[in-house]
Amino acid sequence: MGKEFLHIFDEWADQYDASVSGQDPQYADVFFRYEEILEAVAQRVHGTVIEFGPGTGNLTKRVLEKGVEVLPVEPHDKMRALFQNRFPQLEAQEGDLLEFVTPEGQVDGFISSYVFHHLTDAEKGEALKRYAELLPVGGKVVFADTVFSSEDAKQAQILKEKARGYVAVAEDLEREYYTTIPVLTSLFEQAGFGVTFTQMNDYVWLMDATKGGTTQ
Ligand SMILES: C[S@@+](CC[C@H](N)C(=O)[O-])C[C@H]1O[C@@H](n2cnc3c(N)ncnc32)[C@H](O)[C@@H]1O
Repeated sequence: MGKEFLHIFDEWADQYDASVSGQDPQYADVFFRYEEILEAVAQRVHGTVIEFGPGTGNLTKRVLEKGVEVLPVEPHDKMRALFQNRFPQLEAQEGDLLEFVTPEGQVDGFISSYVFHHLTDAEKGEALKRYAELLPVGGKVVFADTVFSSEDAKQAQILKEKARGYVAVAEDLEREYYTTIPVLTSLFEQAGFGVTFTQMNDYVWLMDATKGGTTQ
């Protein structure tokens, strides 16, 4: 589920790493401070984590460098092939944010970057409850993704992108399920997490959630 936008990666997969390095002007603000964003996720997890939508594996690389075990879940065939080519020692599972096979051992966290917006808000809530069931108390969900402080802020960003002719980004914001901090806070809390949000650029916020923790 949440796979209705997968076809976008048929074309994008081969150019994806050029986009994240800022070579696509329309997405330069989205990927501004990309490496710092990945590092911020990697610094917040330990043990064994499930990573959703690793794509070409840039976050995976950072997390592996911290000595964390990564169990990748990637639904897109081409992305999974690119990932597998880069990390032949890992086995990327064909699954998604909602449907994935759980390992037998303990999972200490769930991570992703630029992925969670593929779920509707209702699906996000469902997914967070599933993660909470699988985590020990203190277990983490650390996601980096485009989030807005409010619906008004989102609409203002869409208008800004249209005004400067960045139609692809504006259409992306209107098409996919980019949500707001108040909505996400409520979904995390309903699933039993405390969560903090840290803004990383004009688009991306870091969500750092702890099972049984307190929202700040
Ligand atoms: C924008 S890319 C992000 C790749 C990588 N995480 C990064 O930070 O560069 C989104 C990735 O999520 C995957 N994806 C799309 N829908 C998904 C879903 N429902 N569940 C898990 N992954 C999904 C795509 O195939 C793609 O690899």
